[in-house]
Parts: sequence; C-alpha cells; structure tokens
Amino acid sequence: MDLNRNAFKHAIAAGTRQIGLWSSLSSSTAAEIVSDSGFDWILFDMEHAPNDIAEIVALQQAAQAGSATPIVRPAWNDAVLIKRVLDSGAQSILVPFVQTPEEARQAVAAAKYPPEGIRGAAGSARASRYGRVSGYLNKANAEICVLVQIETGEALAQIDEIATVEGVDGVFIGPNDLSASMGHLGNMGHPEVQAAIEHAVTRLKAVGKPAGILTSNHDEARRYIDWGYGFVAVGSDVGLLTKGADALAKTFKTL
Ligand SMILES: O=C(O)C(=O)C[C@H](O)[C@@H](O)CO
Repeated sequence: MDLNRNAFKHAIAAGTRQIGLWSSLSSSTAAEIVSDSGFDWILFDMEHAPNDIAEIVALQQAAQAGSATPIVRPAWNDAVLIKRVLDSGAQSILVPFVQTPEEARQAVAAAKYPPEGIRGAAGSARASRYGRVSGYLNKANAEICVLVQIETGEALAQIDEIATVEGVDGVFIGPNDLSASMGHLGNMGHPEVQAAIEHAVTRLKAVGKPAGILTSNHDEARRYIDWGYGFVAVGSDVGLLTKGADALAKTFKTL
C-alpha cells in the first residue's frame, strides 16, 4: 500500500490557494457532511474543542472520502501530543502558540522521525494504514506538513526567524489571540490588529513562506486573500450551525 500524498502540503508549497473550514463541533457526521462541500482543508481542533485522540481518529475517518485534507491542531506544542496526532493518521498539524524559533524547531522535531526529528516509531498505527504502507517509517517525513501558529505580538516580532526554521511548511496567524495580546481582546477588526495581520503576511511573502489565517467575516476573508494569505479558513462548522439555526428559528418565531 502506498503512502497518501499530502495534497494540502504540496498545494501551499506551489502557491495554490487553499480555502478551509474550521471544525470544532466534534461530530463525525458534521465532519462527513462538510468534508464533501468542496473545501480544500478542514481543521480539527483539539485546543478549544472537546476532541481527544479517539475523536480525532473518528473525525478523520468521517472526512476520508471528502475533498478536504484534514489538519489537526493539537492542544499544545508538545511532542507526545504531536506524536499521537500523527499516529492517528494526520499528515498536517497546526501547532499553537509558537513564540520563538526554538519552539518552532521543537514542533518540527516532534513531527519528524530521526534523523530529522524525535517522533517515536510505531509499527502499526493508523498513520501507516496499520502497518500496510510499505516503508512508512522512511517515507513519512516527506508528506508531513508542519504549520506553526503565531498568536502574540512577541511572536510576531520574530516572524522571519520562526518562519524560516527548517521544516516549517507554513505560518498561521491566530487573530483572536493576537488581538488579545495587543490589548484588543475580541476586537480583531481593530486597525492595529489589522495592520499586524497585514504586516505578518508581508513578512511571510518576503521570506517565501505560505501564510494562513481564520475568519468567519467574508469581507475580512477577501481582504486577507488579497493581502496574500494562501490558506484561509473562511468559517466554522459551529458558526454555520448557529447562524443557520438562529436564522431559521427567527424566521418562524416572529410570524
Ligand atoms: O487565535 C486564534 O484566532 C485562534 O487560535 C483560533 C481560535 O482558537 C478560535 O477562533 C477557534 O475556535
């Protein structure tokens, strides 16, 4: 059996825009539904959603037939968590709260087998189709995609150094936490935050590293794409459900 090609990794490296959906519902059925919507990627979140490894396995199984490449965000930049996420079959990870080049190096090391990293070798995890992918241990590193998340002003000040760490495939800006760290909690549209988000992508373009971001505001999403963000989550499964359900209830409750 062959190793899966990581379509997302190769697409961002080639500069092909990737439109994604953020998934926090922790529902395999919802994941199955939205993974067929035509998105390029779907982010399964372990940081702010009630997902542990068993849920992450089920979510990826549900999304397997769809068009969207799963990306998993472990709850923290932790080698054990990252190993478990990769063993679950994820080939792309978004590592939160990377503050320094050293932390970026730790994230990359956790995601790669030796000699490039320190990932522990499992003989028959889901990642290797339970041992059926021939030569998995020697091939896996090439298809792993490490995205690091910058979400504070301190990290932004070192964005060039973080982005150019060997093995970092892309940098994702976390607008919520970035705005909080800049003294504008919950106000991602604040001009200072927007300027920081624009500055970030300018720097990432300068060093040749793909940039990602998340927003459910369509105007913001278009602006971020215009600025050069290459992988953009344009909404979330929670947002789609709450907005749709609220609008439907309102339509009939006001009759
Ligand atoms: O800082 C951010 O923005 C993020 O990290 C995304 C958030 O965690 C959140 O919007 C996900 O529901």
